[in-house]
Amino acid sequence: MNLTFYKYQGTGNDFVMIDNRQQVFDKNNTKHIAFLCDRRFGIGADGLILLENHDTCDFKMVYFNADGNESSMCGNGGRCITAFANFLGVIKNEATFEAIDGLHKATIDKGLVHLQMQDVNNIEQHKTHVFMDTGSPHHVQMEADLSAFDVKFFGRKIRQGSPYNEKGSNVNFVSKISEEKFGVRTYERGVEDETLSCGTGVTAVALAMNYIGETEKNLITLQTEGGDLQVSFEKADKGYQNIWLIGPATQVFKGTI
Ligand SMILES: N[C@@H](CCC[C@H](N)C(=O)O)C(=O)O
Repeated sequence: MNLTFYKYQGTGNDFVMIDNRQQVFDKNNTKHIAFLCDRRFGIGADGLILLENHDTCDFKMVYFNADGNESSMCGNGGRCITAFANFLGVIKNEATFEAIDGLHKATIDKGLVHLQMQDVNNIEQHKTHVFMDTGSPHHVQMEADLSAFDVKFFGRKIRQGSPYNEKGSNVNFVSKISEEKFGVRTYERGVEDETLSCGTGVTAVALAMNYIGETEKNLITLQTEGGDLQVSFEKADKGYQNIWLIGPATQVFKGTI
């Protein structure tokens, strides 16, 4: 049977999107999901997302990395599925949906999707980097010159090394452009490569830059290889709350496979 899919991208982080409200998709077939995400033999994407029915929320998001495994939260994917739900008529301009890390609110305003992220209460500051979980685990490390930096080589080394080991972490390299703007390049676990943008990654970068005193601002622009995202937040007792990831989310094409 042919499978209908949609392709979405949010600042170049791209996803195969499937309307699974009728439970048509086999979630346990890791090889098939990896095939659909393969850029040479399949459709090609950084991940695959299912939109499913939910008893009390507008919808449920199920996220798989390009390697075919279900993974933790995807921020750009959360913005893209909100645009997809709007396209399907499941929501108007506001949504509450469930993802693997809990409930998320989202709004669509002037072509941008605003996605509320979970509060962050545990931030580890180390000599060379900051580590936190923004729905997915993120290592944040400053580098002076991002343009010449080998993100794939060093990202993979950090992702596979101690203390992350087999479970791994996403790895973000950051350079300061100004008090309100930082450049970011991310190596993504489960894609095992640099992606053009990572939503939970830029969220971690914005919070980390505030946490270590690189900025006093609470609305920060993150310049990724795929375009600009914004993150706003409030300081809380132990960390940060009312965290929003803001940026475009675009349908690229529809197909059957
Ligand atoms: N691209 C995502 C992050 C997806 C999850 C990540 N690869 C992991 O397995 O931790 C984003 O936009 O947040």
